[in-house]
Amino acid sequence: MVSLRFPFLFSQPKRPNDISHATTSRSFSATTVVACAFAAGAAAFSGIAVAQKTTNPKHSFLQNAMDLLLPNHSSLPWGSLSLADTSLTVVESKNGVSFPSVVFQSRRLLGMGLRRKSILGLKNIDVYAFGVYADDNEVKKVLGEKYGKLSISELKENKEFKGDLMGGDIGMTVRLQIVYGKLSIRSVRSAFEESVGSRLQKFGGPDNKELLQRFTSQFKDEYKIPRGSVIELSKDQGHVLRTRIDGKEVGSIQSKLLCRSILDLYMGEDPFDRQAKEEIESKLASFLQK
Ligand SMILES: CCCCCCCCCCCC(=O)O
Repeated sequence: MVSLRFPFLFSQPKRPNDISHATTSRSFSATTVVACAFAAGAAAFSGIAVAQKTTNPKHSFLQNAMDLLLPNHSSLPWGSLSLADTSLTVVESKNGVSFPSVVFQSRRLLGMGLRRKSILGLKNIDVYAFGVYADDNEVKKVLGEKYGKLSISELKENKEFKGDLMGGDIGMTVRLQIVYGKLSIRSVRSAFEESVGSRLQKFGGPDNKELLQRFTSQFKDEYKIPRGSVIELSKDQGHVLRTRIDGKEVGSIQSKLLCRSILDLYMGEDPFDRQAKEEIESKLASFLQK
């Protein structure tokens, strides 16, 4: 269950790297002010104070109000919406982390999840919350012809579609927001070594040590990763994986295999968060319905 966040009370401080955040802000500011006023009034009137994360969000009265006032909002995953006066963010339900609804001008939030990791097999810690983004126009351009006639449920059963989503030349971003407070850059490197390494092996065989090393060596000792840090892994045109830490680009590598391996962690057969993967797939399939 997630709480419905009302304007001004719960918006998070803006991070300087949220370029896209600011872009979103501009385009939504006028409507969000109206929507917030309407939504607050509607909730008070109807006694609805809490919105539950549901697969059919249209059951919510507030959601209906949002449908009227922000016609495009249904493209957002229904965590909880924080409609601050200057930005539109979505709150990840398990850890309360805010994600911008759009990054890099055109990449829309598909779904959010949580990465848990066990330490020495003793206890599980929440390491980071993540959001996965894609450019809906690129999804349509690359996959529309092949899959445009299939329904969402057909697409969700279609393995080839999933492979094409991860392997196609479609702009996507995975945004990791660190929630664990004691993370060293060494542990980030070794976690990537393990997770990305296993995927490189799965899709590309054993001869990809150098590629893995190029990727992990981007996370240099000098970088600090306190709680709240943001690591962005963006797949740009031509299968270029661009890595940013708190908005600063730390490297880029052109490799279809590496891009595919990164996406597989969040959308593949054995994802870190299965519920997030479902959300992501549904949203991607919905892009092809229009
Ligand atoms: C103490 C646990 C340290 C885990 C650090 C994970 C940091 C980012 C790694 C991203 C890839 C992954 O989740 O495996």
